[in-house]
Amino acid sequence: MTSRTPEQIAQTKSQLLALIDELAVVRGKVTLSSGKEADYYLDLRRITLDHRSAPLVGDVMLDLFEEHGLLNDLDAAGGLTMGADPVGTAIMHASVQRNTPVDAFVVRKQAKEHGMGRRVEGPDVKGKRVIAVEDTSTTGGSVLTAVEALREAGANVVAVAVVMDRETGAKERVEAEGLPYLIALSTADLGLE
Ligand SMILES: O=P(O)(O)OC[C@H]1O[C@H](OP(=O)(O)OP(=O)(O)O)[C@H](O)[C@@H]1O
Ligand SMILES: O=C(O)c1cc(=O)[nH]c(=O)[nH]1
Repeated sequence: MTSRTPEQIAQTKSQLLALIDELAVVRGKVTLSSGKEADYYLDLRRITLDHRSAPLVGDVMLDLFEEHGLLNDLDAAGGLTMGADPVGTAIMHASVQRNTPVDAFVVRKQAKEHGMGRRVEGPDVKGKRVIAVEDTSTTGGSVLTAVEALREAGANVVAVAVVMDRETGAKERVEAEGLPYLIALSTADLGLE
């Protein structure tokens, strides 16, 4: 268990939100991963790969897991490459700082065709309690691809967790698969629709 106070938790969240607003919101017509069009883009790689915000991402996600009672017996977190990759490693590094170690993994879009031929890279997830994470979700299609690959690899997926949800159907799709959908921040927190 950690001893983060509600004030610390709220402060980390608001610092991360301010950095997302400043660095990651790109306004204008854009085509999304799903092929849909949108009026803005969240380039969260500008957050998860920035030395100021990456540690905040780890803390905010661990606070979220703890709030939902999922941190104590969690083995690993990660998701579909590549947006989820630095989220998984931020969680791993922050977990070591808190003395609640969590491994990371990367789900490849396709299994590697040489070497070990693995789809899920990192310490073996078979029989492990894992959370599938995302930087952002729109339809939830990417994170559900990760969930499917994790289940095929024998992992026990206990939840999906997203740094910033766009409120465009991912929650409903993930919950329809029987998984809790946890969000740290939402585009509504930025006044985006
Ligand atoms: O909920 P969805 O509709 O699946 O959209 C969200 C996905 O889109 C982005 O990744 P992208 O597909 O652009 O690929 P990348 O991570 O390889 O850059 C983002 O990192 C999520 O993975
Ligand atoms: O749906 C997507 O592809 C998407 C939306 C968004 O805001 N940010 C992102 O990285 N991907």
